[in-house]
Amino acid sequence: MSLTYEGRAIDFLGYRTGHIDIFVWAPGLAIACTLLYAVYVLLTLTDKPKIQGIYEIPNSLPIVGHLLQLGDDHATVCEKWWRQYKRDVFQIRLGNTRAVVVNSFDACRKMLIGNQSACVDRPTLYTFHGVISSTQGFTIGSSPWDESCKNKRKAAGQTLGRPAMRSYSPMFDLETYCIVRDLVRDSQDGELSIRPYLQRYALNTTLTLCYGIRMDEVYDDLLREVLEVGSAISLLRSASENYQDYIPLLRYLPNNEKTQRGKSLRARRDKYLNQLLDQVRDMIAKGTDKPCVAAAILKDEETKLSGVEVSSICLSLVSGGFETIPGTLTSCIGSLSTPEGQVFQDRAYEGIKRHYPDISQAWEKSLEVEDVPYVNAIAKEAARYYTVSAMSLPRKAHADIDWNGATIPKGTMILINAQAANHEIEHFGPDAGTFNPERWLQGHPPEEIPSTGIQHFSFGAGSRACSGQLIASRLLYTALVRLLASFRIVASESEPPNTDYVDYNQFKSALVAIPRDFKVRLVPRDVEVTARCMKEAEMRTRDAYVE
Ligand code: HEM
Repeated sequence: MSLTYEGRAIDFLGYRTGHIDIFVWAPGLAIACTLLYAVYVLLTLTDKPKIQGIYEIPNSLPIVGHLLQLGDDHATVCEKWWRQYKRDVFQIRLGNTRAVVVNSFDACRKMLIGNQSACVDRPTLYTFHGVISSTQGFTIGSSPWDESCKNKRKAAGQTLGRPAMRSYSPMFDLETYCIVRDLVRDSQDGELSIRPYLQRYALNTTLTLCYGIRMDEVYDDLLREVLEVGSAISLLRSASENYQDYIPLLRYLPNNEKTQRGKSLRARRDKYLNQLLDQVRDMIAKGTDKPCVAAAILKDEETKLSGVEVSSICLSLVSGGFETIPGTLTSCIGSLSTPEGQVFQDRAYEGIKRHYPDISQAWEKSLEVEDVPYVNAIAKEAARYYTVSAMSLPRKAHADIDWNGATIPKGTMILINAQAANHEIEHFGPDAGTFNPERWLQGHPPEEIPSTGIQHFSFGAGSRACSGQLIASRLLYTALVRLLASFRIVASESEPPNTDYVDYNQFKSALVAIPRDFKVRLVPRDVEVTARCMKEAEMRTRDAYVE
């Protein structure tokens, strides 16, 4: 090998090796440089060019961009970058995708509320949209903003809206009664893990709404299959678990494990969703169907929804609640079971008794109104503190967005760091990183501080905010009233809860947090009163059972 000097070739020891014409090597060198540059450009190419005027996090690599630096826990890393580079909004590269990350409370509010219609869209991902959703359609939360999405949101809005909620009392009654019933039975044997009971609660609620079907056993096979497949699919939506969405080359690898896994999960999901829908068709034919989304839509000939859209709405409701509700409630109970949390429990119990001296009234009224301030404060704090969907659901710019003079072009991915906004000291004060329901209360006896504007970002905000927010609040409230009125919940000494708002989550890469396992001891508040409340609920809900 040789270099050249004054038109002569020289080897590495500096000896001249003969004349080389400049016209021979110069074009070769130019081609090599151009090729190298082209390869570099190709490997750093993004769907949208770098946005002028918005800070880009340094040290991104060819092909992967910032994916490796982001690791599993995108919310925490982005929060750190916000503080380190002193920019609450910045741009990053997820492989070939450019994304704008919004971190502070004010910036999240400005993006989601101030630019409602400009960020109404959602991005599509190769594995989730191309492979997994090819049969049942996109869930509402993953649908791009089009006519079909609007129709689905409208149909879901009717099911999840305030007027419809009034007819759900028997369902809330039954499901929360079943939690207490089974906890009373199972806690006789000592400490227990509360999450499975809350998973059944959330899943039965949405299955009842969608199909008029519920499962009575906490470890029912179908129930566990729905939960297992749902969680596995949610993992495949995460950027850190699924690089092929952002690095297209990976899709063409032989034995593509992610695509195969996506297909197998899709088949398992199709099986149970079709089974549920067939059950509804069967019940309609026999005239035994219960009021539910699927039956209403299947029977309504005026509907503009296609078969895939019906499945997609049901899927949206089932997947909207099955991890978020148990995640929030389980971790909330973890915090309440600690020595500091027990003080909150006692105050909540006093608050319930102050409003309802007869506890069975508290049980019954919890189905209609959320009027015990202390319980509302616990539910709100649980949603804020344990931001179960730490990076919310990704958005996409539907139009150009003017961001302090910079233009975020239409089509750019927008990521909302709800975890960072929800724990911002500048907004929530120095105890932002502490679980403290009393931040939402004032006076003696405590009343809720009247809420103005966005309280936290756990349900998102604006045009694509959580459609299930009302029902989620009722689910959290009713369960909390009945649990706190029945038991004093005490953390296990050998398997205590992890109450760190980041580390409580055992799968940081998942779209929705899965709390680490822990156990609690349940000390009955008043055995006779609870037995009476359960008896009354059992009488009320006897007819609501659907086997
Ligand atoms: C504690 C419980 C829940 C939490 C923390 C939660 C959180 C969220 C978040 C962060 C979003 C994205 C919002 C945005 O982009 O601004 C969302 C969307 C959504 N959620 Fe929830 N959710 C919960 C319960 C539920 C329930 C029970 C249902 C249905 C029964 C539901 C149905 C939906 C739907 C359909 C969307 C998609 C909205 C759209 O894209 O237009 N959620 N949720």
